[in-house]
Amino acid sequence: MLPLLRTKQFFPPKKLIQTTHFFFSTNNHHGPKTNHPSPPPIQVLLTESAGRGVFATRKIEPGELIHTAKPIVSHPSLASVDKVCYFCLKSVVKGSGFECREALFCSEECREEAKGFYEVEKKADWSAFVAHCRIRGLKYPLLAKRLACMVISGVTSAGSLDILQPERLSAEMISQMEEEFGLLRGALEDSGMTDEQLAFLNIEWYAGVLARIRINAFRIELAGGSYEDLLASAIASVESEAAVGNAVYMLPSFYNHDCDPNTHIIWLQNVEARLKALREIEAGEELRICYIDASMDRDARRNLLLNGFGFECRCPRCMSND
Ligand SMILES: C[S@@+](CC[C@H](N)C(=O)[O-])C[C@H]1O[C@@H](n2cnc3c(N)ncnc32)[C@H](O)[C@@H]1O
Repeated sequence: MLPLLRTKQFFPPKKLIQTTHFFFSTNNHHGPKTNHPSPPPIQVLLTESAGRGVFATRKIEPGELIHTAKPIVSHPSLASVDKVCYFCLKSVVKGSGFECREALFCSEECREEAKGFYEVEKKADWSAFVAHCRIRGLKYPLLAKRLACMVISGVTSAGSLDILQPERLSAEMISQMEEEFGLLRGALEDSGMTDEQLAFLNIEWYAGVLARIRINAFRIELAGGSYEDLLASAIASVESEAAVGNAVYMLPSFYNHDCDPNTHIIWLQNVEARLKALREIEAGEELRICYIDASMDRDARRNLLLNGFGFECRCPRCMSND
């Protein structure tokens, strides 16, 4: 969804309260020429009214690629699972990828990268868990399932999402998760995993992971890099199947929402996210992306943000009644 571009805004530089360092890749070329890429021109600080946020450490030019980010965890949507790479979500023309018995990979490299979680995942029978998700239209449990397999294989820790903001879950929401949690744990137990391997996998872990995924997951729509990709994504958007999957990232999760954003997040051919400046951004200004379709009117935007994302938007555009 394209954000609605409006007049340029200036934000007063904020007092630096807390700085957090993260690992991510960057393609910006403003630093001295060394073998190491220069860090992106941003830092994570506390905002006045929206928790943590991302701030510019120097002036950023319109159109500048601020940084790229690889996901902590990602998963194709159930509708795309036989069309995109099981690891990087790149479109795969059938027969051209490295097709295994169950999963499709676009390259040997992706198959290698997926080895950790996939070795665990393919030992289990996921039919009941997947059917449960398919019938209820659930997409986030698939991310939790992949994360659980990653933890078991040792490629990530059980607390890898802990730093992200969680949604406040009601007792009713947690009890609704119990069935899918039981199917997830049951599939892994039946595949021969030991109690020791599954020690982290309890309902508290599952609910904590889901609470973070629900606030921080991005729906991945590929913009494509070729004419064929553009055509495929145009057809998919007409058929409302534009999303190829979902993913959770570390740094992009700290970007707050604005109905008149100065930054946008895009995906070209795969799950690697690209954060780009939509206009000139001053040093000290907060970088914000738009979580929704900014062309909607104020009431519609605010309702969607409250009911779909759980917060009352306090962006300058909403505050000015626009
Ligand atoms: C993806 S997180 C963004 C990072 C978050 N501020 C943090 O501290 O981790 C989304 C959450 O940030 C807050 N937020 C983001 N944009 C906001 C806005 N425009 N107005 C008020 N709160 C906002 C809400 O609490 C929302 O649930």
